[in-house]
Amino acid sequence: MTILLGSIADDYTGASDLANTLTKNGLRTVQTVGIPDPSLALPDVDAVVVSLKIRSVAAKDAVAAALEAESWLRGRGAGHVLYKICSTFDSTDLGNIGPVTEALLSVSGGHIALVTPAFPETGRTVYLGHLFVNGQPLDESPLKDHPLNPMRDANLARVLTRQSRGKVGLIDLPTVTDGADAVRARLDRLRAEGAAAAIADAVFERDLETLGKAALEMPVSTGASGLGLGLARALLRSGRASASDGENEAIRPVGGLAAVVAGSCSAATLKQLDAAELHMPVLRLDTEKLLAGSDEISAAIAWAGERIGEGPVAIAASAAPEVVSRLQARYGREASGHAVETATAAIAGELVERGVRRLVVAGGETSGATVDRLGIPAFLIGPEIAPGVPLLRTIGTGGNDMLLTLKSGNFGGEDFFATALSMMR
Ligand SMILES: Nc1ncnc2c1ncn2[C@@H]1O[C@H](COP(=O)(O)OP(=O)(O)O)[C@@H](O)[C@H]1O
Ligand SMILES: O=C(O)[C@@H](O)C(=O)COP(=O)(O)O
Repeated sequence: MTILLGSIADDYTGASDLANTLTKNGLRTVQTVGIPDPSLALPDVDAVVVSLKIRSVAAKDAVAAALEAESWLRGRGAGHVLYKICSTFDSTDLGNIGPVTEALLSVSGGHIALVTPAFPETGRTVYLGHLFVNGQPLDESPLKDHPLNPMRDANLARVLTRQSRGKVGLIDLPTVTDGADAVRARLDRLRAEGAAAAIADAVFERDLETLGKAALEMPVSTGASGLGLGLARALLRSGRASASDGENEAIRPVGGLAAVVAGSCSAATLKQLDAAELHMPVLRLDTEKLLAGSDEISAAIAWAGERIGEGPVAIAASAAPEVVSRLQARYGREASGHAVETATAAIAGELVERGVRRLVVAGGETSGATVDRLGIPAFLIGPEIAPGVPLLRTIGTGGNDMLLTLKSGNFGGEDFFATALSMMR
């Protein structure tokens, strides 16, 4: 298999979001979970998105894992590697967007990386280096209260500088509007001035097409699905890939029971859970008890066992910012996040043992913990359920295929869970 575009995603929902965008834009794409075992038969594809769970780990671990994935992707022909980050730039001052981007540059002979989280289809735009989420500056959006990486600064050049060794420049909207040659010239100038990364403005898809064209000529770039769109369209226009309609093996029914497991505390997920209560049983976990070591997991499985024969059920750790803060004050931010992820993944694992074959998971870290627990090696990309969220079918699960949906916390409309479950048969 020779691939044209490689991507390393810093979480699993982000990987499926990017794989969805690449598929929609004509590239045959597969999503792997980590570096696949050589025995795993992957389909013939144009793009591979390697899902890693490195958004919230120590920077040195994130760098080591990303470099291993980079080497695997280059070994299969990838001429360009996109480091897929969150469209809301989820990270802390300790990393990992800066350290991973710089490490990928240093092994690939690149000198400067174009960086943009813009993804207009989901309301993420960048202007003068500032990120807006559905029209609100990042630091005024619900992301200011993210449990693991509260985003309190909308100025991305500043955010990235705090986590980088090199300087960070700006490719402003007027330059992007002038086209790919102007972007290249700006990148050259910034590089000559000693910058290792440049935040690129983008408000419309046409801006991302320009950025994709410029980025494709460099070995590495960093961005969200919007940049993936630009790279995919640039590959097709260059004639290096030919459009595939992505006809889909992924949607074949699998039957079995269906469930939702949620660990995202994002505003969109909280609304979706409220809406789900109108049409399916929803269990809200008591996370204080969960962390205090009481038998909340067995109780949740027993609760599900009494209902799931009648139709899908949902189990959620998700809670409002004040509840999350209380738990964090007691156990620490990372420890409580990790403990809740482990518990939600254990619940998902038990549900699958009891016959669930169609599973919706809400939350990036939550999805990572769950997919790892289930030992799924890779996914085929099915139809889009909502912008940024495709239906996924497992590969390499020994004929015991499952349908999954890994929903980024902030994606999807209020009726997302009902819509997803109706598409998963
Ligand atoms: N009630 C809670 N209290 C504290 N942390 C929680 C709670 N519920 C979920 N979490 C944690 O919050 C984090 C949410 O992150 P994630 O799953 O990536 O969601 P998102 O996609 O919204 O970013 C996870 O680490 C999860 O375990
Ligand atoms: O780019 C995005 O917004 C998503 O693909 C993504 O990475 C979201 O991460 P989570 O909200 O942690 O799921």
